[in-house]
Amino acid sequence: MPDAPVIVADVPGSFAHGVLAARHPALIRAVREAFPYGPAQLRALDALLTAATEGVIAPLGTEDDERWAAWGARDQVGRSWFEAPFLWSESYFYRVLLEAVGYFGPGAWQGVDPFRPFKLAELDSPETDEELAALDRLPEQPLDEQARALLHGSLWGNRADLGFRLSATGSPTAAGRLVADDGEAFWSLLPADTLCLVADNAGRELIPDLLLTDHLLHHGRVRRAVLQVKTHPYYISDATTADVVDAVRRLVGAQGAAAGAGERLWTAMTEGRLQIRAHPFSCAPLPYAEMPDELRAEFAAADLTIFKGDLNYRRLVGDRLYPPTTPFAEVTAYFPGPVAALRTLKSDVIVGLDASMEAALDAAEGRRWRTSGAHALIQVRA
Ligand SMILES: O=P(O)(O)OC[C@H]1O[C@](O)(CO)[C@@H](O)[C@@H]1O
Repeated sequence: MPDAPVIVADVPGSFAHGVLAARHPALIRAVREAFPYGPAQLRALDALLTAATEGVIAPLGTEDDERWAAWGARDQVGRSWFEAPFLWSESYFYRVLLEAVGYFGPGAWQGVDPFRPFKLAELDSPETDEELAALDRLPEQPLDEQARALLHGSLWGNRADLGFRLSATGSPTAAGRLVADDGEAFWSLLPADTLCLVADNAGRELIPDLLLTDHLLHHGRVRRAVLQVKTHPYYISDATTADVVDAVRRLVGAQGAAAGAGERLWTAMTEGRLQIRAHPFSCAPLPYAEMPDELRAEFAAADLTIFKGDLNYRRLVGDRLYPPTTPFAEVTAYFPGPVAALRTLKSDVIVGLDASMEAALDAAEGRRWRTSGAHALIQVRA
């Protein structure tokens, strides 16, 4: 279904419209309050607030315009943010926000992540303490159950719900919230040599992603792992290399089993069995079907690639209004190797549902099930 309509944010009342009209202004205000920025940054943030809600897409006025031109900016400049493809305008919003706060410099604010206070608050939260403490109970379970719990911890970590999964392995309630579950197909792809995990959020999502990776490495289910992160702060909490370091240090500094996992991850990084990669395309406003050849080759070299989270799902399958029963294998046929998506549903895109599941969700919730984050999926194309 490659001709399914691309999602655009021009319909008031739609999810996409709400993101641009309400969430982005709220985010600008939160960033404004999180730092004692100087007048130049504050003016630029105010200008973005007006432009992103009432104005049109404009060039950055920096060297990066060239990169964005290659990513389609010529078609979008001069258009209302609401008329560009949702994925494009949402992604560009984050790039302009980074420009406004001086992230790319030159100057004193260069490299200062405007989302760092939010990320650190999550990493230091009592919820994270509880989730890490729950790890001490994991060895009481058979190894297969441990692996399943960690997979579901990583999945629900996309909604910051690791504690629930770790303390209630295989709970029928939680399993009932999976709208598609290719878990068996996932495990059938292991053991394998190389796992690639395309990370999503830092903090309470990255921690369970790292715990799953540690488990797979430690128990020989994979020989090496590559963690793909963002080159710069993006979509508020998306993980960068600095966030991986914070998360591993958080684990190392914890008690009990969490500290053991942290130390193994640290060693795996120093030995090259766990590598961090940050490709510029990680922050592109485009679907992965349009990835450059060298990134395609990296994915082709993996035996299994896991895409975490909602934004990565949108980019993996394409940010389009597909009929929900469109096969996952069909829209990921371009991908150069076995691929899995672990995602809680937080935007309109969905593929791979049974017709009966779609009907039941529509009957119970209208369209809300697509965006509420209450449902999740595991989808695999071997
Ligand atoms: O962190 P995740 O799971 O990628 O979710 C991010 C999602 O949030 C939104 O940015 C909306 O705020 C979606 O457009 C996006 O897909």
